[in-house]
Amino acid sequence: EDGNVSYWVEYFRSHVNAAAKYVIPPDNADLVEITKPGISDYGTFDFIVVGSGPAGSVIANRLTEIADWKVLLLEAGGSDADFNLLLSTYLPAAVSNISWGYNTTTQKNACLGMNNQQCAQHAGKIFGGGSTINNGFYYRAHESDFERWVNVYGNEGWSFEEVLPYFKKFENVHYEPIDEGYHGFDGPLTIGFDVATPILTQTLLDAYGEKGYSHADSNGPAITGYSRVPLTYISNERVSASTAFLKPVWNRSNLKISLNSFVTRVLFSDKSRTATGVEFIKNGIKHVAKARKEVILSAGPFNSAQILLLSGVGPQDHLESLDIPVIADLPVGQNFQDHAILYGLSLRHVFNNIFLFHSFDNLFFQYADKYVDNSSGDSATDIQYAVSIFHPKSRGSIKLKSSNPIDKPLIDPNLLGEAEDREFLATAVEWVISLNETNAWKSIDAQVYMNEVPECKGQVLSREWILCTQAYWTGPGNHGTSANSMGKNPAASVVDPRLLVHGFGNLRVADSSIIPEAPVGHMQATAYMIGERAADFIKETHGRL
Ligand SMILES: Cc1cc2nc3c(=O)[nH]c(=O)nc-3n(C[C@H](O)[C@H](O)[C@H](O)COP(=O)(O)OP(=O)(O)OC[C@H]3O[C@@H](n4cnc5c(N)ncnc54)[C@H](O)[C@@H]3O)c2cc1C
Repeated sequence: EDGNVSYWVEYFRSHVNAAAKYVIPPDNADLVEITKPGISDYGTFDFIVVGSGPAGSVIANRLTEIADWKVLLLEAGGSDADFNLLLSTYLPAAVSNISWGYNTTTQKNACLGMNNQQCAQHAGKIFGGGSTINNGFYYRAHESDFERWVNVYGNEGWSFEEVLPYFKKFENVHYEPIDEGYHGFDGPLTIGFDVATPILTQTLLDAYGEKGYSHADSNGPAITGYSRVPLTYISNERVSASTAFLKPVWNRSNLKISLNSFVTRVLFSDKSRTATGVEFIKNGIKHVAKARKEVILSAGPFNSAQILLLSGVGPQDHLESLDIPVIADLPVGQNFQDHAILYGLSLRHVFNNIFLFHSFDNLFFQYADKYVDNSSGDSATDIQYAVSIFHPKSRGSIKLKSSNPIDKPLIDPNLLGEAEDREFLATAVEWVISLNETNAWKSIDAQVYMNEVPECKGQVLSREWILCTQAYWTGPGNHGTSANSMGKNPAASVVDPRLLVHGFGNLRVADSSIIPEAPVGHMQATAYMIGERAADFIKETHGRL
């Protein structure tokens, strides 16, 4: 109804305005400020789960199915709100206090168009983690990715046949997929297509058809082709880890959820490799919570590594350089990856408004105006192409700046670090530009342009020019993986195939950071599956599966 739309329009606008004024804090001072001295005892639990993102939420839900297990879920962020129910709000959400406000370190081969060659590296700091602020795209890693987890990294138990039942367990697919056997239909996480059909959809499909591609199920066996985007969403509302997995079990007496609780380290029994609990700061007070059985870190792509490093688990030389006593020498942070995404391609049309969507048009374009390059001099509006490398060869790192949790971690995705990635991206750019030759594009007078930068000379759209220009327009995909990669070999990985930190009997990492190498797809689907898998490992370990 009209009244309703104007409410949401105003609501959205107020967040956009707030984002424009928001100053990203340089550190975690607000989280670590102590106003009351001393250490408070928060009690003893069977399990402590750190982080309420897709992985942590599933784990807390599944473990509390066992009535005599007491579980504490600690989340540094606060509660979610109406605004988070809107999809496509990630830009204003990311530039606000519900995101961690991280940047990359200075990049050499990407982010060149950004101040100090540093890009924003977003991550949700809120109930539900990344799933509360992300775009809601639902794409699983491909079965060939899981075969590599087993065959290249020695992770027995993670073949596609073994993980598929775990995806299906939580999925509730609300559309007719091409192959039903690949999907679940009665889990808590609803997945559907947007009810509105943007006016360009048919033209896009025609263009891809002319290039030889056909309709594919992006979560099915054969994913090469085109498809509309499956979204974690129902009745125009976002479905997140917190709405699907935590709010429905909120009243379980054996589940304690503590928000605004920033975990600063894992505690170990003297000199042994047994985790006894965690230390965290909440409302200006330092607390200790104890775990009888296990501590599970699900603090996401960057922060599970940060917590391990602060706790003395990580590369010996790095920890010693910061005077952190070493509990275990493991390659924490060393294999970090992210999908590189190029944002510099725009689809333009000579007639005004042709690319506008049916609803919320003014709203979105008022916001987009600040970011969209209309320098072509006409009144055209642009649609942006995002071109991503799903299997980058480049690996970066996550390190600490100091031993003090006030400091944000140093995140280096090393985007396009390897020549092979740079060449691969340039080839993808050439492919997108070749769409200009399709009849579909020509029929609506649309053209893909690559936004120019003064630093790159030479003939526009030559291979050399693309290689130069793409470095200015490429940034992280917000799909961080592998900082605590899973593998058999402790010299090259952090957790074993059952997600136990190598050498530790009761400390696990279970989130997107254990993925051994960046896979196809977007990352939330695989993070939910990791949560399901971890919960069963834990139940099995303690004889309750
Ligand atoms: C802006 C953005 C857009 C994205 N778009 C998509 C998309 O469309 N589709 C998709 O599949 N993926 C997308 N992603 C990625 C996806 O959301 C993440 O890969 C996914 O959320 C990772 O899940 P996780 O459980 O590993 O960690 P997270 O979701 O990051 O959850 C970790 C949680 O731990 C909490 N935490 C961290 N440190 C501490 C601490 N010290 N103490 C207590 N709590 C802590 C965090 O606040 C957070 O709530 C996007 C990500 C972002 C940031």
